[in-house]
Amino acid sequence: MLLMHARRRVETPLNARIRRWYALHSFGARARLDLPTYGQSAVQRQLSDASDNIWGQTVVWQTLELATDIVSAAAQLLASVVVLFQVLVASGQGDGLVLAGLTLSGEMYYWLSRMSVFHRTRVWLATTLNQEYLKMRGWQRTVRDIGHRKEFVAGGLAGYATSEFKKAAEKVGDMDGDWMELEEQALYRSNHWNILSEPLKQLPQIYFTLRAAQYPAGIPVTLASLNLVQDATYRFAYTVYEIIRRAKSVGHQLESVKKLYEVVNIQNVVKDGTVPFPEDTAQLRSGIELEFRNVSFKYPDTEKWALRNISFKLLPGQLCVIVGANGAGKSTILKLATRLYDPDEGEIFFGGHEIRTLKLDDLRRAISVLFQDYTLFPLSIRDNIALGDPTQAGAGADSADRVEQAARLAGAEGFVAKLPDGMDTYLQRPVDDEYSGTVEGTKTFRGRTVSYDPLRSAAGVPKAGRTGTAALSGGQMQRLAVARTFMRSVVKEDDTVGMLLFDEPSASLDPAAEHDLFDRLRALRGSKTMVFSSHRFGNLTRHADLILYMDETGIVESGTHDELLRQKGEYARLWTLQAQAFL
Ligand SMILES: Nc1ncnc2c1ncn2[C@@H]1O[C@H](COP(=O)(O)OP(=O)(O)OP(=O)(O)O)[C@@H](O)[C@H]1O
Repeated sequence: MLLMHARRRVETPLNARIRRWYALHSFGARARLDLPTYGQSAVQRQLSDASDNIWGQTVVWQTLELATDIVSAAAQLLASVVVLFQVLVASGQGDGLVLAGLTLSGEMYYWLSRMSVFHRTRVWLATTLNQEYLKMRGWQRTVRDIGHRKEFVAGGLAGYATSEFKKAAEKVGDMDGDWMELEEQALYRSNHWNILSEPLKQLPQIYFTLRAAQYPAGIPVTLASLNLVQDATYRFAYTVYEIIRRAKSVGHQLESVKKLYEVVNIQNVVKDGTVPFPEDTAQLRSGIELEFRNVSFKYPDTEKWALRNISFKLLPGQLCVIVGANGAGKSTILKLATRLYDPDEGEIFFGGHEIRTLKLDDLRRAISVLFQDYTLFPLSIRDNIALGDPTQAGAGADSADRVEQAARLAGAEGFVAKLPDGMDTYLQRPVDDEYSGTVEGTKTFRGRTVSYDPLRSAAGVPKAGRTGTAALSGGQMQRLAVARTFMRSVVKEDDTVGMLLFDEPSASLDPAAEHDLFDRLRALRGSKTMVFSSHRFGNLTRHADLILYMDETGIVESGTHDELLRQKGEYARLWTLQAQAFL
């Protein structure tokens, strides 16, 4: 009792602290993982094994809880032993011992046979091979996950999905139990002692009746002591079982704690370097030299070369445009220049250093990059832009000014101002609102219609029918992403950035916005090295110091716009084609 009381008093605060510690620890452990490491299925499994919560409680807390449970179970066990000793041995009743033995055998058999199922199968795996079940669950997820909703609605999938789900559910029938249910069923089926355990439990009564019939005058033990013996014996057996089970459980819990530490120790595939960069920030004022020497690269777990034998050299402050067909490897060049991956063959030199020797933090600080498949985070627009300069994010009024400036220069100011919460609009609502059980629009018993609107406006929660997120167009989202990169290049004369990498920065922009963007970026020429990947010819390529024209075999033509036109190769052919389209 005391133990339980003490445990309850400390449970809530201790649990909260452990959870916070655990959440921070595992957040950090995840945050530090690089792209190829995070993509590994073994790492994903490790991460889910060490997930913060098991049924809402921390693993660490559960371990402590189990330890106290074992102590209290041991105390109970001691109490049962004392009672049994008093009734059976101290009173000198031989029949009592027989009764206790019979009761114990029945109970022990029940508990031990339950455990034996798991003993026989200590290493076990549970999976489902039922395709219909998988399909059913797959549809359920599709319809539940808000991330799929856009395509779901736009694709008019409601009718089709409903009939597919229904078909699959009918085929699965009653077999759609969850794991706990199946475990219980398997336990019952594989445990033939279930049939015998009830008669075994009745043995003491049978013995008592027979003895009473044999010696009606001298009933060996009173009915009261029979109950006492049975009760104490039952508790004794149960406690022994519980102790064994919980001791095993502690082992299992400790295993989970160990897994968290394993996550902390996962080695990144992309190893950090040791050389600081740059030695002198003045070095970056005119941009950074970049050279690829015979670089070949395959994405993890793929057989196909994404890049084969790529060589080029960019001098500080030069503007390079990579053009070519889909899948030629343009984005991959940018990913290798930022060391999201390392090449399988060849070398990359960054500012004259082999890129792998440089400290990763320094390298990434020296580059500002906008990927084609950029993501906007479930944060406010302001935070999304401010993140472009993590060193300054949230750094007061100066940062707020720069965020506004970046938004204006990227052409985002106009549409952001029209949003209900402006810069503070969330792009994705990170928290689900919870409502009480009373359904909106129904009548209360006083006849009033239930409405959550007053509560919503008091709490600043968006009105019904709105999702609480800003629905932005592709071009608008791209402008926000561009604004983010402007935080460290256009807006701030940042000496720490010497290279800008842009992967299709204008894909969703209209021609006027694209023109503005390129004008702005061209102004940085000479002070930053810039690499663009693009499908478009002309606007940027005409101004490039180096154009790399690629197909899936590698770089097939390189030079300036004029040089490539004179060569009359593929670049010249495609440029003429695109130019004619605008005539
Ligand atoms: N994450 C990835 N995993 C496996 N293969 C990939 C991955 N990303 C790209 N690839 C493959 O690498 C090759 C080069 O792709 P990359 O994205 O660099 O081409 P790209 O020239 O930028 O194409 P696009 O013009 O369509 O953007 C392609 O064959 C592509 O299928």
